[in-house]
Amino acid sequence: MKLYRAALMHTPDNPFSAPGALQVQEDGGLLVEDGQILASGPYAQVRAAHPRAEAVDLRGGVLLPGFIDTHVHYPQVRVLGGLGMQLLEWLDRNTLPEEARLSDPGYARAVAREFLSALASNGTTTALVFGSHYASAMDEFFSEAAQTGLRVVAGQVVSDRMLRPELHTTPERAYAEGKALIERWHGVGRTLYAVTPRFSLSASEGILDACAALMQEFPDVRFTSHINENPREVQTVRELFPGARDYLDTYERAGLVTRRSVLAHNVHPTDRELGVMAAHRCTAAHCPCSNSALGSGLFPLRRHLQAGVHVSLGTDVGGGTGFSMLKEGLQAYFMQQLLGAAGEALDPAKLLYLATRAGAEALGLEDLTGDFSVGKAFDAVYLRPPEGSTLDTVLRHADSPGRVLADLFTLGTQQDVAQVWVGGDAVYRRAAAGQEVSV
Ligand SMILES: O=c1[nH]c(=O)c2nc[nH]c2[nH]1
Ligand SMILES: [Zn+2]
Repeated sequence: MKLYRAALMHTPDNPFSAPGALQVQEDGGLLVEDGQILASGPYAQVRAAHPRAEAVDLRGGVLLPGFIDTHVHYPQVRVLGGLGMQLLEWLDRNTLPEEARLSDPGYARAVAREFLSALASNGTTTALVFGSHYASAMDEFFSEAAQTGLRVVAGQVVSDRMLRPELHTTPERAYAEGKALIERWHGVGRTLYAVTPRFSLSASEGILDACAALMQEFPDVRFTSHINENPREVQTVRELFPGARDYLDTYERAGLVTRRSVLAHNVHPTDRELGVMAAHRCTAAHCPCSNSALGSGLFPLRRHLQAGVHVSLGTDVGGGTGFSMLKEGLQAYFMQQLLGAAGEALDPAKLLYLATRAGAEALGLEDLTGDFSVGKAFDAVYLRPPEGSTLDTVLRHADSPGRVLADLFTLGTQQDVAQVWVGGDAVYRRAAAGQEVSV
């Protein structure tokens, strides 16, 4: 039994509907046994009740629930930084050539290691991962993920048109490979499966029907895809599906819009689409760095909230700009500011919720992770800036917990992630000062 002593912050309630949702213990204690939180509260109180628990002293930094990234592409870690293009050109020139390289399982394994290590070192403990087009690359990914201990919800990406021939499959093969992957990996350790057509532009009705067949056969797997990201993409989808009412309808008609669905982007939704997403309790994964880098547009968060659509946050590596959910939160804040009166003011509690608990809800994992309530898994990130860094200086002068949290989102980076746990297991620990290798 371990007793973690730290400044703790979390959002077990939704700050978009419950003001005062940010819960703070400036000198808090979390009692953890077998990876689960058994007690929480002021340190002195938890200590008095459990005098024999082994102490882990994390004073000097801030302990947050592990971040939950609800949209991130495993095959794209090496092609981050492809600036200067919009979505369809970026796919053709920057991204799909790299995705084709994952046909080689050795290459795929190396990329999977780089990807998973980047998640952990940025404090992400759970991720909804857009996979590779190759089933063999997914086997590599899932077996590497099992070794890291991270929670991953991931699936093979399927498409049958308009990408590159070597990335295309058929509905029959998509179904057969998906079924085999689900049977091999779904529910194994901390791994879950997500059925993943790339987007309706590259997925015929036959592919979407094959996805629907998998969703019906395996009622616990998740679903993810892209939607309404870029005006040229939206127009092309309209032409490819002349009978569909809108982009969402291409998924809806196949029965793919449900509580288990997470649709990335949704920068250009219609009111009808928002109403249907809310009615089916499907999530929009907002990816503000990607929307900025690819010039996709300003996400209408306020319209989503008013329609009752659940929203979570994703880095969208490699359309995005890295794995940091702190940076993603800050960019979400910027974009709402830029929307002026149409924007939703994102205070620090909302940013923390979007980066943690909202993701757990999107994935149906809110009873397991996303906050520090008793009974949850101990999934946590310990942020402690290096001494003398700007964040260190600013935190020393922060005059409230809300300001501490705002400072972490404003200035925090991967360098500030000191330790990360999933289910009580340490999955990352920063090298001690002075041990960095200099070049
Ligand atoms: O941001 C995105 N990244 C992708 O890889 C992709 N594929 C289809 N649509 C996409 N959007
Ligand atoms: Zn994406």
